[in-house]
Amino acid sequence: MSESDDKPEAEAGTEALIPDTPTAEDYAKEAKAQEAFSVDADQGDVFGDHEEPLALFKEWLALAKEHEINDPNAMAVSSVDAEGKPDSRMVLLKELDHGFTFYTNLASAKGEQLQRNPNCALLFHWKSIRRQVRIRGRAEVISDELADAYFARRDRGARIGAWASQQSRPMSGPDILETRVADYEALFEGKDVPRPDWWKGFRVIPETVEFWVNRPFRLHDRKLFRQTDDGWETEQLYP
Ligand SMILES: Cc1cc2nc3c(=O)[nH]c(=O)nc-3n(C[C@H](O)[C@H](O)[C@H](O)COP(=O)(O)O)c2cc1C
Ligand SMILES: Cc1ncc(COP(=O)(O)O)c(CN)c1O
Repeated sequence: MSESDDKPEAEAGTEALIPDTPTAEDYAKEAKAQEAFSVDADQGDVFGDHEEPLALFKEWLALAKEHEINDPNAMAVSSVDAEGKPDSRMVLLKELDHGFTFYTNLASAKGEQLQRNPNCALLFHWKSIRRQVRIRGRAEVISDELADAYFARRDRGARIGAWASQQSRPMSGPDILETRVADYEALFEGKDVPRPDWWKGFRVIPETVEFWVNRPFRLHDRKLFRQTDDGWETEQLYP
């Protein structure tokens, strides 16, 4: 019996959808097809000697921007609800200073969860360069000034959309969103569209940042930065 015969019978139809674990031949083939990013040796020194994680993050984001087909700044944000149950969704990173800022509706599920419990995690996964960055930390609501400045840069359509969408709440009918968009277009006709009070940003202040790069046979490289009273300490982790 060959090893692959040991596989439990797949749920009907899923076998064609979910790729099998790679063999040595698969890695060799991939190394050819995807030269730069298939193995760590090809990627060179991916961690550098940064003393804090944000500089390294910027390098990786710049590389992702060159290679991703869209939204290199997309990240999952995980929060917990009032019962302590985790919840995740994608958002777009919009500012990078001493934290990671994204914009959203404060009355959305994530908005309420993060205001109740700021402990959260962010996750970037860039398929094109086979890298992952995990961030754990605490979210703070950004200032009105910062939120105003970003809101003003958004297209008028997106600013109207922010007023029209009661993000995460049930919609009572199929045309209700279009109707609300039309109502707000009429309301703001000929005027600037101000930022709604509840449309703001969260800045996630990192406590740990882990950088991960793919290697063959799942022998990946991981480097963890941990914030301490005296700055950042680092360690390598088993894959
Ligand atoms: C790639 C991507 C980027 C997104 N960016 C944002 C964002 O920056 N802000 C936001 O409020 N929702 C964004 N969304 C929508 C959220 O994933 C989510 O559907 C919405 O915010 C409601 O989430 P909640 O009910 O957990 O609050 C994005 C979705 C995707 C797939
Ligand atoms: C609902 C929502 N709000 C905000 C954003 C942030 O991006 P932008 O400001 O570019 O619209 C997104 C991006 N997908 C979004 O879907």
